[in-house]
Amino acid sequence: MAMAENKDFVLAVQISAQYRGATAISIPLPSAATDNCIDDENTIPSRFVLPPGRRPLSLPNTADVLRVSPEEVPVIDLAAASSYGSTRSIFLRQLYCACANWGIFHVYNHGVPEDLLSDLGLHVQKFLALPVALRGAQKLGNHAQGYGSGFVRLSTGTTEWRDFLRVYTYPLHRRHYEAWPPSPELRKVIERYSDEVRKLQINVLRLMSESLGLSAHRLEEMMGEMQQTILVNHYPPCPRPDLAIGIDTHTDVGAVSCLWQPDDVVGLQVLREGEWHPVSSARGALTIIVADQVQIASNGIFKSPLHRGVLNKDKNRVSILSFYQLNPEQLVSPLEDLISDSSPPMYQPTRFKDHEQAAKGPLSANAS
Ligand SMILES: O=C(O)CCC(=O)C(=O)O
Ligand SMILES: [Fe+2]
Repeated sequence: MAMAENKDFVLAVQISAQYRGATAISIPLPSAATDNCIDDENTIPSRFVLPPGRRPLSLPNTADVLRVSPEEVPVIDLAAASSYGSTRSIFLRQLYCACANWGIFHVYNHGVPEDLLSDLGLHVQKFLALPVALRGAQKLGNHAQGYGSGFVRLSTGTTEWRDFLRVYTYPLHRRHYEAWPPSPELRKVIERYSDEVRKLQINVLRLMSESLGLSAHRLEEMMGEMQQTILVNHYPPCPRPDLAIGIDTHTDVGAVSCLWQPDDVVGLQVLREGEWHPVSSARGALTIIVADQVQIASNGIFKSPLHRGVLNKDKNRVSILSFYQLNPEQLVSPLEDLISDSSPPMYQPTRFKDHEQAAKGPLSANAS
């Protein structure tokens, strides 16, 4: 079937391409953001300064600035997934609307134990309190695990103001423990958390599939064997949050992401209908983000939203993500069940590794 000539779709791709072509992987160490490289409290090194049109808090009369709206993202109670009859139908409809209109929503009754979350928060905090040299700093490549800092976005050449811990947790053979932090408590809690949050992500994917009117396993079958990555982002206070960015505008490339914001510092923003919306940390909730492969499989019905992390002048912010990724060779295409003469396919079948590569843009020369 011919590709759809859909104006909204064309626009979304253009927006994405403008922000993408982007994620590069040159990582200067030690951490530029945590290093004492600020001589004057009002200046930051030029590598962190975004070009004027891309700054998060530019003056409101700048033409290219998008307004920040106070409207909050939807909230879904997953307890209703185990109900029956019309209560369950209403629940599935709510989930469908959250995925189709926002692509991001908070979930309660998510099944991840509260004490596990507080243990995770505690051990992450201990890890981030260590001097940089003891966090296991090393030069990270595109697919490496461990602690690193300062991603450079090729589209702007700007270094992001964050450091991070990234580990692969599933399948088990992808865990390269030599790159993980040495603390046995932190390792253990990451493993326990990854098991629990993985169950949640699979559950959400099944419910999304049902909400599209498909069998519960249809989306999962399209995604193939899951690959899970846990990412801890740490955004240190920044003296010029108007000039720098914690994580630049992007969509998540995998199937479904789950975010936990352990503290009350708001930094995540999501773009919806031309406006940035803050995503606060709802106490007791986790936040689900629809990622690109679900947008493709759902033929654009569900949205993988553009989002970014803005900075704070005097507070640290931490976000902990679990990414549901795919095997690099996995081919994803719009599900046939969702294709008809009136809904032609909006995407070509794409291998996950090619999609990931296209989202990153060309690798920089000094990337490892
Ligand atoms: O820090 C956040 O809240 C979001 C981070 C994020 O979007 C990502 O790591 O992909
Ligand atoms: Fe993201």
